[in-house]
Amino acid sequence: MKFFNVKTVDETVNIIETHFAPIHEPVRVSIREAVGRVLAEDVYSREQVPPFARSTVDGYAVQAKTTYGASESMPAFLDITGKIQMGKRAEIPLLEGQAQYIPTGGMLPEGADSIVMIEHVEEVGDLLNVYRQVAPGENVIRAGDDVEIGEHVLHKGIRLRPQDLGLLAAIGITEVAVASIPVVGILSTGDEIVPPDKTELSPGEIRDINSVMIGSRLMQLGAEVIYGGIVQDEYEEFLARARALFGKVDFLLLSGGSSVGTRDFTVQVIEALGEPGVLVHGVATKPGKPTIIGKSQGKPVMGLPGHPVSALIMLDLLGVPILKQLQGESKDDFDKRFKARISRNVPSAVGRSDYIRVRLEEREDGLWAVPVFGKSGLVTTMVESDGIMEISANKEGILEGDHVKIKLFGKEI
Ligand SMILES: Nc1nc2c(c(=O)[nH]1)N[C@H]1C(S)=C(S)[C@@H](COP(=O)(O)OP(=O)(O)OC[C@H]3O[C@@H](n4cnc5c(N)ncnc54)[C@H](O)[C@@H]3O)O[C@H]1N2
Ligand code: MOO
Repeated sequence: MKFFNVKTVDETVNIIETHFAPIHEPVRVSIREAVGRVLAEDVYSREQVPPFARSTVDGYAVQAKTTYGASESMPAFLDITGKIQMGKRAEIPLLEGQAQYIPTGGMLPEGADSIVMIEHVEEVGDLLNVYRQVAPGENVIRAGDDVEIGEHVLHKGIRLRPQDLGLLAAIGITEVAVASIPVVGILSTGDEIVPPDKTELSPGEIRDINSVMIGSRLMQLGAEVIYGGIVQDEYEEFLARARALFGKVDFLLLSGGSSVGTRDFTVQVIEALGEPGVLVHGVATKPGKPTIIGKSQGKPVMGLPGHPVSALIMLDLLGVPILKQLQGESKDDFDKRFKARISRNVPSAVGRSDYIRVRLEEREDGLWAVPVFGKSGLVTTMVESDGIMEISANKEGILEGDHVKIKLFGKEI
């Protein structure tokens, strides 16, 4: 009898982390094209940012002590000795009792330690009436406040965000090493599966939901996708098509045929692609139990269950860690899912992790997660959901009002 030797999600993720690593050398790209890519080097700054002390407001550069006690009824009087030009060196040093006009972002003159905002002064010829006192450092960004020389600004393994690239621009680094874009292949199996563009379905036929869903999710995560089409449940043909696609990709995903039925050939195909073959067949989850993780010729192969809900959830749960490993992406230091309260009791079986589709509702007393129940063959249950929540393997269920952690769909990694 065929049976699954089921692993937990954590055990499977451990296996993924020990078996997979970047396949290709990093590539260097412009910071203008690096968003969403995984940084493949540590970045240190050779410069201070900003390189000089700057004003954060339009006003007058002063020495704070010369404004102490200044008020509407008792202004301080300072001599205006200059006007700082934007983008130019502040040429004239500032002495006690003096003020110089300075624009937002202008360079502080030597001797000045703060800026009085323009709203709090009045120019009377060469004299400045100051109606509000300022403290040293007020309205000033000092040299190096943002970045110091030698600072370790970005860590290898992060996925570059717009703000990370802005920081690189600030320190004059315009090219960085990033992980090469993983190329992922998708092959759908099933005698009943036909392409989505088939207008008239014959009895028993079903349109291929999984290819486009899996491909779209992987594209969202920055992968390049090659659609391998649909293959019948016939071992020789399946193997030939899988082998041809496998040669072109870094990661092969096979949809359907992952279970233990007589026409489920995915395991055999993965074994035939090369050593070591299947690493995991069966994960202690619902849905998604018949998931397969394999490795051949150093590359990952994943067999996703045919039911669309299971396929997408397992892709997120285990396919994404594979994609991360292929790019050398670091793991989050902490769980970034957010919490909501569950709107009703949800039973679960001990010994497996349950992933419940949920719709989020904002109520007066906070965020609530409303379960969207339905068989894992119903794709609309995913369309109606905002994300999934986990009931961990050691729990018999959760009670209405319990705080649960939600992972949103459609989120980048
Ligand atoms: N005796 C057992 N039978 C099944 C078990 C089990 O443990 N013992 N597990 C069930 C679970 S759970 C799932 S999930 C499915 C997974 O089966 P397969 O991965 O072998 O997938 P198929 O049999 O090929 O298809 C299942 C289902 O999904 C539909 N499907 C397949 N591919 C697509 C696609 N690309 N687009 C849309 N729909 C697709 C297919 O028509 C079937 O209805 O096994 C259970 N059986
Ligand atoms: O677990 Mo299957 O993956 O229920 O649909």
